[in-house]
Amino acid sequence: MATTPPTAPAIRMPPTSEAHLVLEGLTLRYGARIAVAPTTLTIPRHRVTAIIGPSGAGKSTLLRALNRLHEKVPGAGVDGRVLLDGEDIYGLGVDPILLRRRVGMVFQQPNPLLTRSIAENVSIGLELVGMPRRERAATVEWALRRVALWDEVRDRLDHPATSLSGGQQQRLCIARTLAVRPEVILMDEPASALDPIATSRIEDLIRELASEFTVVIVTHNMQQAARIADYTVFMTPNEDGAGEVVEAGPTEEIFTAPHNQRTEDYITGRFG
Ligand SMILES: Nc1ncnc2c1ncn2[C@@H]1O[C@H](COP(=O)(O)OP(=O)(O)OP(=O)(O)O)[C@@H](O)[C@H]1O
Repeated sequence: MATTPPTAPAIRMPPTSEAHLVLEGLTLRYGARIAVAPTTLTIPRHRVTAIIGPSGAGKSTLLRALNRLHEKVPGAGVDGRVLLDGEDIYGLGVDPILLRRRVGMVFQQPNPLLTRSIAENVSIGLELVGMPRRERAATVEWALRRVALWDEVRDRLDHPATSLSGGQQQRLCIARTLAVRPEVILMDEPASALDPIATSRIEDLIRELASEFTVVIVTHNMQQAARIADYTVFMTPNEDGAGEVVEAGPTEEIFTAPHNQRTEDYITGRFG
């Protein structure tokens, strides 16, 4: 039963003291067009937070702003702040390359390096930071075990990454992200290109990762959000076409007792 007017955002995220990331008036543009209206939100540490909403709601744009990938689009603009453990990632002197090691990203399509072996795909980030070869091998094994791929590939680490199935390639890409020991992992529809069995393995993995990492995932799949996310953020375009957060809070509440009429309409399939 909706208890707030359709226009009032209903935000019930944990307090700043439990947050890993804090968005303060984060506003994102492509040229003159606002893609994400001012957004203030906490992202809790070592939890899975899902961002759901219809196409064009600004979900991916918001996600990509959390490790400064948004600014790579020519003409893209950012206002407001994103605090990572209290430090503004858009502050003067913050190196986006170093930031992206702390806040890693997994994309919709598995994107292994096609000319590199399985092991090299995991160790590429470690090579770039100058880690010695022996240490790299140990980290490759750790990361592949972490994504439950080690037993499947331990005898063919030098084979091309393209010899793996789509689901295995996506777990490999997650291992590559983990290898540089990020704190936060951003995932943009990480299972949407996969079959149901591979999807289920990725979902299990995401739940496991939350014991050690903060995970923020964009998904079109509401059942997936309900299965894996501790918190859910619902975004939708406003009357000007800019995406805005309508409601955010514990996943169970969002799906069983939303406070905002627009959330209820979306999760019951009345729009979107
Ligand atoms: N590179 C870009 N240049 C210009 N406009 C863009 C760009 N990427 C996205 N947009 C626009 O920004 C708005 C939000 O897009 P975004 O991809 O963030 O939404 P989304 O909620 O993730 O959508 P979907 O679920 O379809 O992926 C859309 O109107 C989109 O057309």
